[in-house]
Amino acid sequence: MLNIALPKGRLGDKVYEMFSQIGYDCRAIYEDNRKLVFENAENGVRYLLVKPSDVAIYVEHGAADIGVVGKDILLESSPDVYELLNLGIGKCRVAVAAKNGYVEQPDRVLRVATKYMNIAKNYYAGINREIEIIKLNGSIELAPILGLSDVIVDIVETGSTLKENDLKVITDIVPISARFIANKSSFKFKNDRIEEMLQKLNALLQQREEAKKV
Ligand SMILES: Nc1ncnc2c1ncn2[C@@H]1O[C@H](COP(=O)(O)OP(=O)(O)OP(=O)(O)O)[C@@H](O)[C@H]1O
Ligand SMILES: O=P(O)(O)OC[C@H]1O[C@H](OP(=O)(O)OP(=O)(O)O)[C@H](O)[C@@H]1O
Repeated sequence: MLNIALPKGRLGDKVYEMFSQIGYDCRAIYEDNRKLVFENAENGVRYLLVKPSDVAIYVEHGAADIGVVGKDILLESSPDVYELLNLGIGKCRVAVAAKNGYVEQPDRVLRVATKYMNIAKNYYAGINREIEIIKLNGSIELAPILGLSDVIVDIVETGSTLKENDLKVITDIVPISARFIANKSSFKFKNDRIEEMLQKLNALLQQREEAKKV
């Protein structure tokens, strides 16, 4: 069996569709919404449904052979896995944002609220800016509204969360999309199976590119 860690939630829906299109049917996942393990005996795969931020942990430790995870998580936690393919879904960016009208005071330590501590630290180290990090786990946009922080470092997709909370992007840090990853020893010992999936995913991406041109 090839164990595949798939993210639950918004990214999951896009991934299940892609996998189904390459012949790895995942529709059963929608039939029982409390089950976390789904077997597709025909394809010899077992899907493990995990929190998006945990996918790389399962893959790094070999509990899953392969998985799909946002680049944001890879940048944040630098897991020891192979990043095999950019799937071009779950597109967004990590950006710095602040309240509309915010003016930075360069002589003060900048208070940054984020769940991406390492991405934020690396970004500000790169521009030599001293910061204090306030680690949050969600609803990051609240922090500058309440004066808990000066800025936030968070995911922006459409920008509507920022807009609805009277915030704006100050700087884009890095573009994000979902990546197909593999455990290093699984890649060696289950190489044929993983390469087969990789080829099919690559072919699907090519088809999608061609379809865009028409
Ligand atoms: N608004 C968004 N638009 C597009 N992609 C997003 C957006 N927010 C997050 N993502 C991408 O999808 C992945 C999963 O995000 P999602 O919001 O479903 O989970 P999460 O709430 O961040 O994770 P967790 O449940 O572990 O806290 C992220 O790692 C990121 O790569
Ligand atoms: O630019 P937008 O299209 O508005 O998307 C951005 C929002 O999406 C994510 O939040 P999510 O829904 O995952 O909630 P949480 O991180 O606050 O839990 C992210 O943290 C932003 O808040």
